[in-house]
Amino acid sequence: MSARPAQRPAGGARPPVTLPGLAALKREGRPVVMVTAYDFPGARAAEEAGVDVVLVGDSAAMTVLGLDSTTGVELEEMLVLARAVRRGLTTPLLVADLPFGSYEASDELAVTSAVRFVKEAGVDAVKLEGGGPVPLSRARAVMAAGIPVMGHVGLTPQSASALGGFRAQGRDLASATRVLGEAEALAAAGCFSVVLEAVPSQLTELLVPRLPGTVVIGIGAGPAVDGQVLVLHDLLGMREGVGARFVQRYADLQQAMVAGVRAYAEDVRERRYPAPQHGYGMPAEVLAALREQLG
Ligand SMILES: Nc1nc(=O)c2c([nH]1)NC[C@@H]1CN(c3ccc(C(=O)N[C@@H](CCC(=O)O)C(=O)O)cc3)CN21
Ligand SMILES: CC(C)C(=O)C(=O)O
Repeated sequence: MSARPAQRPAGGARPPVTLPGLAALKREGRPVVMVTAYDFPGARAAEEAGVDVVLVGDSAAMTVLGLDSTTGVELEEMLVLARAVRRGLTTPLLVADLPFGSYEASDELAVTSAVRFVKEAGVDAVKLEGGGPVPLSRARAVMAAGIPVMGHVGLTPQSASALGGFRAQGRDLASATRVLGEAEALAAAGCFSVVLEAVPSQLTELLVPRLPGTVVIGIGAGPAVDGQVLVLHDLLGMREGVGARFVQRYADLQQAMVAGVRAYAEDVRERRYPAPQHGYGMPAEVLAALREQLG
């Protein structure tokens, strides 16, 4: 059950983004643009806007499922979202998060979960959190199965409880050393890319030159990265509140959605909707026959 459409893009279309293509962007010093998406319209927006990488993030737990952390989203739910996103994309590289609980217990479980994303949702790569011994082993196992892995260090939301909440990492020597070591280990293990989340910009400046062959994608990591990622609902303002300090809003869709639904509600209550053009008609003779039948 593949979710990926078989057809190639039409002539003249942008070629699909590949791992070598991303590596080339880094070498050429051209910033990689990454955004999350969780459904078909989000994917279409990312496709048409020309982004390079789309992430079906486990932030879906919060943005689309309304949970207060990322740990509650199920693998099956992530697969539903990833399939919908896949159907909307032809060009960007598609990455899916291995959700909490789908890879920690064993290398075998990590491979099984990653393979499901490839077979059932047609993703190009998976992302998993952490760079300690356990996530490193899982990343190696998934890569050994032929599935590219994107690492994720710094603020790793699946372990927010252990980190003391959604807090920036790498601000003291021990934490900075850990972030550096984990990123280097993931790069050495062969991750094509690493997400660096909520760390001091100065740490990023020290870290990125040490990862010459790995595409470092920042979120709240400052400008000295190879690319940036933001959560779609944050950048579009499709949420209540602004969010983390690294969020920049480019639209206010939540307000636009409320305004649209409110206008609809008023039209229904004032009997302005539906108007004649929204209705269906029937032939006069059918209507006459129906009236007669009813007496
Ligand atoms: N919608 C959304 N956007 C995200 O970027 C995101 C999620 N959800 N869910 C998973 C994680 C959680 N993230 C977060 C959430 C909150 C802060 C935050 O508010 N941080 C504060 C405190 C920083 C500190 O104490 O060090 C901030 O001011 O940025 C940061 C990252 C990033 N990820
Ligand atoms: C914020 C990005 C990097 C993420 O991991 C997610 O959306 O889940």
